[in-house]
Amino acid sequence: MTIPTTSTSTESSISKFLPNPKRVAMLTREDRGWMSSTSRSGGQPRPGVDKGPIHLVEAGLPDQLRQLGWDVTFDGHHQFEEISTQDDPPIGILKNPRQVSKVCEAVAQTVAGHAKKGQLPLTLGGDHSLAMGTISGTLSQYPDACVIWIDAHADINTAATTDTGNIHGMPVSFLLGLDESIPEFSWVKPRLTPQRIVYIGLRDVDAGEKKILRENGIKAFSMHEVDRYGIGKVVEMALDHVNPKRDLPIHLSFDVDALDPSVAPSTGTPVRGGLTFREGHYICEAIYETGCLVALDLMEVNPSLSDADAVKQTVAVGCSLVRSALGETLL
Ligand SMILES: NC(=[NH2+])NCCC[C@H](N)C(=O)O
Ligand SMILES: [Mn+2]
Ligand SMILES: [Mn+2]
Repeated sequence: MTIPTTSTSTESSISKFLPNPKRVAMLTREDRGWMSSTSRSGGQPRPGVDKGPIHLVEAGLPDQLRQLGWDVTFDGHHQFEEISTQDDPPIGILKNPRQVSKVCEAVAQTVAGHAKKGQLPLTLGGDHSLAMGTISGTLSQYPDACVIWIDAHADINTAATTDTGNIHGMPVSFLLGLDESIPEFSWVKPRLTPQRIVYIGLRDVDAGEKKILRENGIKAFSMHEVDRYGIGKVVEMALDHVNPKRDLPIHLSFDVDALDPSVAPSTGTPVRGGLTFREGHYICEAIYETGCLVALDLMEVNPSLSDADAVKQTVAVGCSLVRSALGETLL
């Protein structure tokens, strides 16, 4: 098996990171930092989201990916345990800022290390603040990568605009360098530009976030556009925006709450009116088809928020989204 060299130039082309290495490195999060057996939690307040990854793994995701032809390296669950959840008072209203920052920094290094080896890092969350780490890691290896962010939420609050202080509602602003007010997050290099991110699925965007999206000219396809144009056209328009020649590396960050709660009920901030099962899978399939995918996140599966059947359903959907993004086809 050949491992292609990693492109670090700004003119990275598809041929530089293809053929797709067919090696996937799975990272999951289950360290004390994200567990909430105490009153603490990570980027969001609802206990249990740290248990999402283990459910996805126990449902057989690693073997499912092997069956698709991937050579899966699985890092295990405990790699960030050393990060303490103690002594982390809020900064302003930001909750658990040091813990979230340290975990994300470690994730960034891990993701970068796998990308450097020509592996495709798959990160299972955990909450979506982790994308600060995963996308930082991707951009350090693929500086010209674009980000496709699938979510009910824009996750682009700054310390000044957040109402909740939950950092899972903020990762994009750190990645864009819109908030440089918190020294604890100064390790996040503003390597992302507003033209290189596109959203699909939005329907619960805070007033301050709408202003940020407008002022920075960030392209977003809300559920309104999904209804108007259909998902096929929306994905095409989204790719035309961030990756017009289909030659740039793609980081896909998928928050399971983009799906309608009837499809993926076990998540911390469900919002009705979301993507159908097929719309969610279509996005993943279409991005795989570009041949440009270099990193994938599946975030916000929270098995403790609903009954066993709902958990099973959500975990199954999470696994099948990942399979679709990594090459499973219907025929
Ligand atoms: N990754 C998520 N589920 N984010 C939800 C964010 C909700 C809200 N906008 C906030 O900032 O708190
Ligand atoms: Mn999110
Ligand atoms: Mn969300």
